[in-house]
Amino acid sequence: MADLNQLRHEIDTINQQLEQLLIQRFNLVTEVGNLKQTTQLPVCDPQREAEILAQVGQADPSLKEPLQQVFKTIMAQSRALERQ
Ligand SMILES: O=C(O)C(=O)C[C@]1(C(=O)O)C=C[C@@H](O)C=C1
Repeated sequence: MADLNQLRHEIDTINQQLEQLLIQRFNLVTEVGNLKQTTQLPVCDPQREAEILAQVGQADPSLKEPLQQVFKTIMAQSRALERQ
């Protein structure tokens, strides 16, 4: 069995990868927000969010619930960024 330090090292590596991906996503969302402001589209698009949530969890259905919670939080933060 891997020891605690080894497991935490792997978690730290994944945290760094997640952070980089989230930065990329938030940057794209900011662009979407600017586009929506110019074209006077509403920030919130419930249909798009439902489509994203329907995809989430397909790779591992046993983790669907926690994955959906994470993505709901990501999209809520994305909406907040778009409104800044
Ligand atoms: O795709 C959009 O229209 C976005 O604004 C991005 C995003 C997202 O985070 O994926 C955020 C807010 C919308 O409600 C839908 C999706």
